[in-house]
Amino acid sequence: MLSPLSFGGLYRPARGRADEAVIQSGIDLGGLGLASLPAQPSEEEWQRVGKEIRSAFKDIGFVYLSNHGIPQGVIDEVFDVAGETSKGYTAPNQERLTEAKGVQELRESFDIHTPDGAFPDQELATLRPAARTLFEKCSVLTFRILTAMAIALGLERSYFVKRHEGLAGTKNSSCMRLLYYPALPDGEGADEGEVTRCGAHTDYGTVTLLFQDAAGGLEVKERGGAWVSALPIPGTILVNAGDILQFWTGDVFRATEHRVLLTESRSKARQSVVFFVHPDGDVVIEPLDGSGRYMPVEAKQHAIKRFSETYNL
Ligand SMILES: O=C(O)CCC(=O)C(=O)O
Ligand SMILES: [Fe+2]
Repeated sequence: MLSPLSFGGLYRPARGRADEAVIQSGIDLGGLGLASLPAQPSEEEWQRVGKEIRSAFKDIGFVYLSNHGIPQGVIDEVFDVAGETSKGYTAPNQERLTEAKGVQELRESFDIHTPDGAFPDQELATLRPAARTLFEKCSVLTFRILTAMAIALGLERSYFVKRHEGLAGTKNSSCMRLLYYPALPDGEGADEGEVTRCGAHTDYGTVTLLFQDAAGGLEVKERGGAWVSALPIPGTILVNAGDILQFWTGDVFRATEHRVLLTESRSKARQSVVFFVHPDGDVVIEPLDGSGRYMPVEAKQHAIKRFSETYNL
């Protein structure tokens, strides 16, 4: 298992187990992590983290965050409660991320758009409070990441934050998604071409925070086209750029394709929690460099388009 201490600051494909390439580096959030609240990060910390996010998003588009300051207990609580039941989850293969025909995606999910929304409070009273705490911490961390990104891009530092102010509200598509990938009984789906956990896709929004358990199987496509493993690293969060950030930066930051394969541990279930960050619905996204590389699109319209493709079975 790789240790966060081995981070070198930049993504470097490395040879992992056998002939497998892995992402092995990331960003130590240090003073920008939530542990330092209410202290304000120094200007040097904003600049350092901004620069590191910039180099990761210009390259592989995915990076591990360590020292993020979200207590492990808060994360574990959500995993524990979400793992207790699949009630209310979207059923396997109800959504499609893969474009490949005939492939089933074995995944169940429960989406939380706001901690004040609909919850199975009667059946699982602990879910709402656990989810609310993690949702709030992810929001604060996201605002810090958005600020560092604005600084790195030479924008006014609140540029992105101002456009995500409704993050937990109903006019914003941001969402905390609890994912449960059921175990596959022996012999089932033996043909990898027929069944997968999550087909190759890019995320739709600005950035995504991803918490995964120890099962593994997540892979990320590097610029050269090779798939590399994003192994679970205890104590870290993976952050990646989505479509909207690629539009905004005129392709400078990349929304990288990723997927979750059925690994050798297919006989075990896998869980992840994903915090998808979207701009407020009425924000118009167009390349900030004036390149005109993409037509202006309202955040809400882009989300509607991608969601309709996902559910169009
Ligand atoms: O479960 C994971 O690790 C990744 C899921 C994912 O990429 C997604 O839901 O967009
Ligand atoms: Fe994704």
